[in-house]
Amino acid sequence: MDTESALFYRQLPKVELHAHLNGSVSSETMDLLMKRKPHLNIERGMTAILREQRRSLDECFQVFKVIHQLVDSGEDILLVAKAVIQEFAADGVKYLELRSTPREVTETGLTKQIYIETVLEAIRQCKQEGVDIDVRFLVAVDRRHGPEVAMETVKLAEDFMLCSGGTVVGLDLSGDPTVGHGKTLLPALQKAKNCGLKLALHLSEVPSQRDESELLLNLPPDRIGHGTFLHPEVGGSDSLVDKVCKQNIPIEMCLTSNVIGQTVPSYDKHHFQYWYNRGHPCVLCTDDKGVFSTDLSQEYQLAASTFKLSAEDVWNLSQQAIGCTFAPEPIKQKLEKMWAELKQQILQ
Ligand SMILES: CNc1ncnc2c1ncn2[C@@H]1O[C@H](COP(=O)(O)O)[C@@H](O)[C@H]1O
Ligand SMILES: [Zn+2]
Repeated sequence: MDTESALFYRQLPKVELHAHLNGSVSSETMDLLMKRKPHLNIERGMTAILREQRRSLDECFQVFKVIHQLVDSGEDILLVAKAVIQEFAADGVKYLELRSTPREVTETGLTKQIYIETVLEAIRQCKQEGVDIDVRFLVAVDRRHGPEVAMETVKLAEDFMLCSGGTVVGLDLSGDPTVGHGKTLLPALQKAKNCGLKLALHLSEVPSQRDESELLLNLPPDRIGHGTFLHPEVGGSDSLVDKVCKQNIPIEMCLTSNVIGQTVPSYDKHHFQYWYNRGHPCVLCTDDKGVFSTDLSQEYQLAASTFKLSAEDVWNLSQQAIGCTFAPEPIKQKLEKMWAELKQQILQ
């Protein structure tokens, strides 16, 4: 099998660690939701961006507002979460950490509690139906909502971590990076860390976050989302790079998302190269496979063709991601075994 073949990437066992639930909804599922809610007058072009198109990050965030109108009840959440899990499994993802921001919608009776319970129910149903994928959940804090909501969300996440039988493993910090400052969220993030939640934080997704990243890296987070502007060549600093390297914090990299959202000018200028060349743990991810019209196989193929990776390099990249998961040790060992068994067959 060669690195040109789409089949190779689909068959490659993969780990997905950075996927926002509502950004991952496929166009097929969107069609269903639009049919259910014709009065919203939402059309296909409003919930997804084609891969050849470019948008500002702000325009990308407008898309989430539209999607949130379509996904606003427990029933919707169950539908999209199950579909997203099944789609990742069909794409050869063996282990998935899904993340989502619990929302409250008075009109439909949705509460944050029900929101999380419903995602967990979707995960349970997929498992029961034999979908070949291990799914964990990260509760997301939207930075736009400020410190009080962040603290509330952390408490919820802690409760669910204790009663979900290991499915809730961590906390994500996301949302429009141009809004708010991470320093106001530090007490909530610190609390999350203290109670045993793993931290996956969007960091330096835009250039103006140097001070914030310095602060957040002191926690430290267990993984970094994007980290686009950490290194000095793009306005970051040696101190930021040192912190990331010394603590060996894996970086979740989302090529298509960054190029469509124009925080990275082109694929060949993606910061994957910088960190990969240093031997730093880099994990390829989709971010929002629905919004950015991609899947994880395509992201691997893109990275391989852009950075001239061999089939062996691609294999190692996907295997290395196992060590970056928030899964308990026995699950990591199970995944390592699965990779070892599949290697012969796929990497001929
Ligand atoms: C493009 N880069 C990005 N940067 C930061 N946050 C992002 C994001 N993409 C998605 N989200 C976050 O995920 C939410 C949608 O999924 P959920 O409703 O939580 O499942 C968005 O509202 C935003 O908070
Ligand atoms: Zn993200």
